[in-house]
Amino acid sequence: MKIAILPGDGIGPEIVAQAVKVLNVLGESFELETAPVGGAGYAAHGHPLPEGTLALAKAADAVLFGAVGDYQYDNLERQFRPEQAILGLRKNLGLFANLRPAILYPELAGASTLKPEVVSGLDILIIRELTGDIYFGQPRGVRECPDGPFKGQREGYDTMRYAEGEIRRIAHVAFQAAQKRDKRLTSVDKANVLETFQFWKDIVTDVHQEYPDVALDHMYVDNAAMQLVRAPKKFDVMVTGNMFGDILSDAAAMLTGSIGMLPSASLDANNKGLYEPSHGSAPDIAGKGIANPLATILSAAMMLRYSLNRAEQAERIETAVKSVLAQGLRTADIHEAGTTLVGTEAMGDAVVKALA
Ligand SMILES: NC(=O)c1ccc[n+]([C@@H]2O[C@H](COP(=O)([O-])OP(=O)(O)OC[C@H]3O[C@@H](n4cnc5c(N)ncnc54)[C@H](O)[C@@H]3O)[C@@H](O)[C@H]2O)c1
Ligand SMILES: CC(C)[C@H](C(=O)O)[C@@H](O)C(=O)O
Ligand SMILES: [Mg+2]
Repeated sequence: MKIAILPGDGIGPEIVAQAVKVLNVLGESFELETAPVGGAGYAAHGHPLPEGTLALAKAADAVLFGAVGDYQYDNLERQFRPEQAILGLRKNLGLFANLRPAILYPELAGASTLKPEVVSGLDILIIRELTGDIYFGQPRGVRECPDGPFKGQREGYDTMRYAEGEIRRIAHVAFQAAQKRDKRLTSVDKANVLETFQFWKDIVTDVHQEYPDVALDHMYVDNAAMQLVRAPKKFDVMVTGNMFGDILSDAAAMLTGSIGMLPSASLDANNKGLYEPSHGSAPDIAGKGIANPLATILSAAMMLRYSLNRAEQAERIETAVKSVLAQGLRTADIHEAGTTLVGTEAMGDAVVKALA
């Protein structure tokens, strides 16, 4: 089985190296092939998603992705910016279903900025639609404002849109995920203001008829953001659009102690997928050897479970991660008094050791 390894920028190469170490000691005969992406793709081939990288990702059985983005590329024309690489991969590979599980490991209850009693035992799943919404809607751009008090000035605009089929397929993913868990689904929308999300709500409600065993409720996104920090354990599965899901999953990350703990799977209709931590390239800490590699290692575990049919290996990795946390090892982002501060490599090595 072939795995495309796309480390990307910033802390991407540092954290992906740890996940690769873990994959290499599982005793499987995976073929790993690495290619540049993001700013690294632009530097090597003049494009954030070089043709060869896209071809590799398409040919592979799964993709392990680090992160893309660097301040030095922020002024490039948009099509050349590193972030276009991950958006292009999602679109080209049809990865419409993004699963972001927010689980609080008991040892990290004190690392969360929320009170331990609010987050202990947390286990929620955010399902984010990943190839539609205002992220991809056309038209978009900067033009002359056609009317109103600012007529004649320049205005920026984007288009929020969701086709019925796009909503139906992500709703099915969400109801089926809920069936395997506590059978509760919260659909997050902004139906009180946006046509797109009234339509979203109507379609999710319609799909619900096929899943009578799942309890569905609807929540406005602003309230959902508030409830996530007020009483996050009340949620089981949340499903929402691309932009709301981006924001809510970063908020949920802090419930787990750090954004360095939140893995993700981005899946197509046949469970082919790309696996990446939910965080970015963290240019502020890149090259310092202090980034938390656990979200990436846990993303590799999700890859084994969802795309490579190796659930037992996924569990081995998850157990190894629990074991290093139980040993008291912590990177800086989750460090507390009484625990042992380690760097990125030492954390990766500890997971490898715990697998033995
Ligand atoms: N999927 C992706 O590739 C992806 C996701 C988000 C952001 N980005 C890009 O990353 C760049 C930086 O964005 P940002 O600063 O808004 O978000 P970020 O997630 O990179 O960083 C936010 C904060 O979290 C910290 N952090 C992130 N990951 C960490 C880890 N593993 N261990 C310890 N601390 C960690 C960072 O140091 C920073 O303080 C931008 O170019 C952005 O577009 C890429
Ligand atoms: C880098 C960016 C395009 C990306 C997104 O907005 O989807 C990131 O924030 C994420 O959450 O994966
Ligand atoms: Mg994000």
